[in-house]
Amino acid sequence: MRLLEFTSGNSLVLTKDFIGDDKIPPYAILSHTWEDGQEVDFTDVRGGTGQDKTGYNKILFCKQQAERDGLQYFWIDTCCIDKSNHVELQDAINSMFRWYQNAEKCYVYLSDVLIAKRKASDEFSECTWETAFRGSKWFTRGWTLQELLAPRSVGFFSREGKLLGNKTTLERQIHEITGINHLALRGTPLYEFSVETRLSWAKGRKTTRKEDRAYSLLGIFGIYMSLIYGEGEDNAFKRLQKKINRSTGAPEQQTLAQKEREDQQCIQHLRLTDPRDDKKRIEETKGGILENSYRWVLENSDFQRWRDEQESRLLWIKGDPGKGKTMLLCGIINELKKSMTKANLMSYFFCQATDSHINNATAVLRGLIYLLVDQQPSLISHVRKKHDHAGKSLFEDANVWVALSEIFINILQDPSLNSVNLIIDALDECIVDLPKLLDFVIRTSSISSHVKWIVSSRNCPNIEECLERERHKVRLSLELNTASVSAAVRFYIRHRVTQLAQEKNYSHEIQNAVLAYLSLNANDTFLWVALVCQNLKKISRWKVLAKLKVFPPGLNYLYKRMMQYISTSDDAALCKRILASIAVVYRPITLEELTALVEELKDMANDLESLREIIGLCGSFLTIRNSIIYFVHQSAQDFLLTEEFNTIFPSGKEEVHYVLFSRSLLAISKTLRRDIYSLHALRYPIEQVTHPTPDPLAVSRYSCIYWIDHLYDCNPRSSVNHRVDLQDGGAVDIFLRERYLYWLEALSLCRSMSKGVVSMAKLEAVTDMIANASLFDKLVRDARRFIMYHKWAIENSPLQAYASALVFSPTYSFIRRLFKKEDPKWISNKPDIGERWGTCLQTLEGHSHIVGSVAFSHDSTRLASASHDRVVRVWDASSGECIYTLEGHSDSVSSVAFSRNSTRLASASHDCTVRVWDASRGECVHTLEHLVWLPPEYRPLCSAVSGNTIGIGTGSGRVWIFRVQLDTP
Ligand SMILES: Nc1ncnc2c1ncn2[C@@H]1O[C@H](COP(=O)(O)OP(=O)(O)OP(=O)(O)O)[C@@H](O)[C@H]1O
Repeated sequence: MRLLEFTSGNSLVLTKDFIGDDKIPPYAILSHTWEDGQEVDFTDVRGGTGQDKTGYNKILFCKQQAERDGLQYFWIDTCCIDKSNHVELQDAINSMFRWYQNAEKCYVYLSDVLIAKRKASDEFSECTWETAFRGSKWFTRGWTLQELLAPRSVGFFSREGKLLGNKTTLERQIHEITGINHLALRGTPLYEFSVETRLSWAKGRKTTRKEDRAYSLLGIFGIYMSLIYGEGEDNAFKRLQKKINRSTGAPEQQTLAQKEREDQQCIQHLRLTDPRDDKKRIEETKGGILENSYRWVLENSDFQRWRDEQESRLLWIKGDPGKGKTMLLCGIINELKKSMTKANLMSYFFCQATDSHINNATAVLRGLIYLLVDQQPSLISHVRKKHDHAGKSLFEDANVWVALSEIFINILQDPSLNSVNLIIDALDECIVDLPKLLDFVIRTSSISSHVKWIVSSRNCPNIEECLERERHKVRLSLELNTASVSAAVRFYIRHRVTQLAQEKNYSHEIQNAVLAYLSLNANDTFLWVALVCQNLKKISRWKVLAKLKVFPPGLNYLYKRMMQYISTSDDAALCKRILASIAVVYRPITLEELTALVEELKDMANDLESLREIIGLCGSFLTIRNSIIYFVHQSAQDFLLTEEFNTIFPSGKEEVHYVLFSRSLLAISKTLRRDIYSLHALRYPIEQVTHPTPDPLAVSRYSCIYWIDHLYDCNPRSSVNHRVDLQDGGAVDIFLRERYLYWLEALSLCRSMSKGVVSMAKLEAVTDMIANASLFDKLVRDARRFIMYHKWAIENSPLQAYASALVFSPTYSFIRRLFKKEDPKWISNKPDIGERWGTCLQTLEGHSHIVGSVAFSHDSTRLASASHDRVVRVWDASSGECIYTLEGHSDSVSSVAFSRNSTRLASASHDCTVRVWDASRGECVHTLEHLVWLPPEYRPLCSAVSGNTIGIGTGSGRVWIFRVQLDTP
């Protein structure tokens, strides 16, 4: 290592090369960014040249600053290394981290940060350096990372050489700019940070030579490596990763690329939707966001309280339908983004009731975690901890909520996290597990002051009741901010009317009339304005003035008007049938699925364009997205189901269900056949099945899953007409006899076998209600036994419906006999199963060891099983689906029992603990650990629960009685 000094004659010279055990005198070191062609180099110093280069000023600065600090020597990378000597360069690069570490002082010279007043008159310009500091190129370069982290003392200087602050006084800003952990900036040894974290600090930094991106990290990982310029960035990183693995003991083959691939796979599995795309779609489909219609919120005192006060952690924005909550949240996200630094994170989610992908609590958590991980990749480690064991099923199995909430909490407690803003729109549209989600929001908003939530919803009493529990909440009601909302709506009206006027070439008179009418009648409701403008678009210019008055004020009046319009149109009957169908289906359906359900549309599966046109005729009640039909707004569906009930259900809702049932049955009777996806192999595993194109199930997928639900809801007991299908020779009888196995195969292909088991229970229930003791009854009962008994096999390999399911059914089984033609002919010796179904209804598969105890909940809806595999499983007793896997015991679980009101479940284990679980959430709420160590004969063998008392039988012959708070009030 050579140092620089100025001689008494003021010439710049290099010291001797300090090698081996040579004692190096105290020195200062410079950190800076290079300027092309203007740096003083090794040969300049040796030859006494370079004074005319701008880089010379940095040398002078360094000298003067070193003198001020009482240091004679200093080191600068541009001129202390002989770069023409490869051996020296290699040695220098591998030693540089240490040289920065050993320096008495490190001066960071920021050539792009000025502190001087631009004009003498400009008294505020002194304060402006911070913006330039935050934007300095120095923070974007590769080598400067180690120059920031290695030295103990780092001072930051402006171009004029003025001190701006040091690593301690500027810690907050540096952390925000670079995302580097505070502890790392304070000198915590770098090996204490994970490899991923350290790599994340280097992400996005640039170096002139590509390989240097890897070489500049050698010191940060404490690694020595030969330099091969020309090998390329990828190879340099591969070698670096190998070295890192060796130094951390990670397996050799675990290359960086492999880790990245695994991370990517985990992210792909986690991704259900990208909330950024949802936001974009919402803004686009709503015609773009208008800043002037949401910016009022930034001046709102409730919003400011949430933003500025540390203890205000939850902002709840509430308002009636169509008041602009969703767009307001889009606007808030945009604004928060503008003021965010690299160290802040923000994640958001838009719930939508009509889309099953994004209308449930687990989807919300998945979306929020996805965006957090995307912003800070090192957080993926929290997801991978679980994903590495479970794979994709982590996000699909019955325990997904438990797993996700645990991952989320770990993320929020990650020490590298600075402030996090979490935003959920439309809580009222989270249809599945809303209470769990609300509970989670409340719990996590008290985790730490750097976690802040914004949620929005309509004025719903159930949400109000839950959020009431949160003490640190701020409530922003749109109805209580009339002045701001009115002004926002007025701006929106002006904008939309100008647009309309341009598109339709309105005269001034028409434009003003529309403007006046909308302004007078909007009642602060954006949605009303949007719907009227949508309708006006369809009206010819010359009719506008006459038609304007037909749009009454108030959302419901407007919907009523739209309904009247439909009722008087030529296609009234068809439109009403479509609206009625869309209003009662159990999930949003595709255009193709609709053709199966509405008779008039039956030939239109290949003419989706015409179908779109027909949907367009249904007023503005419906909208199509990605070929799926939705209500334009939840309020539109609510309106039809209440105010216009008699119009769209003239013969009652049951009649519509009946039509949907009949059409569904017809559709599946026509389409279903053996091996519909041409899988051929009987053992073809379901996880490898993909939808073929064209998909033979595209039209009938909905019908296949829900036909029995529609039959059930049409209440066949009360209608003679509806009953005929449930008799010998009736439509259902024929279907079961001719298509039952094909239906089971299709259910498996639709990943809906559990649903099928529940549906068959429903079919048996309606058949029982009618009680005509016919052969049909027996067929239904047999078919139900068949699906229950063989669910697991068919669920995992759809074509097992024709192999193991048939072969392992009793010889007198109706289904076995009816489908004899499908029997695998190549099995000559069939197992002897007996003639009739035994008493075993179903086998629940999942435990990997002895099951020592099972217990029904007192309402018989659930069954719990405890096993030596250390877990308790909770099953849905009607479908046989595993709802929860309760993990936590560290030894065999010997027994389980439900509390009296079935809200709690107790499990006793050989690990000498009793755990109490919340039976509806699958979470451990209590662990009785005071049993200390016990010899095996004393350990719990079985348990029973009564009220708040648990009785435990032990191997020693004793029975213990515990009293705990079990039942929730
Ligand atoms: N800032 C805005 N810029 C542009 N359009 C807006 C804005 N605010 C509201 N709108 C319009 O108003 C309509 C209703 O707004 P939004 O969907 O946000 O209401 P909401 O309160 O979330 O309704 P709900 O609670 O019933 O779902 C939107 O479809 C959009 O057309």
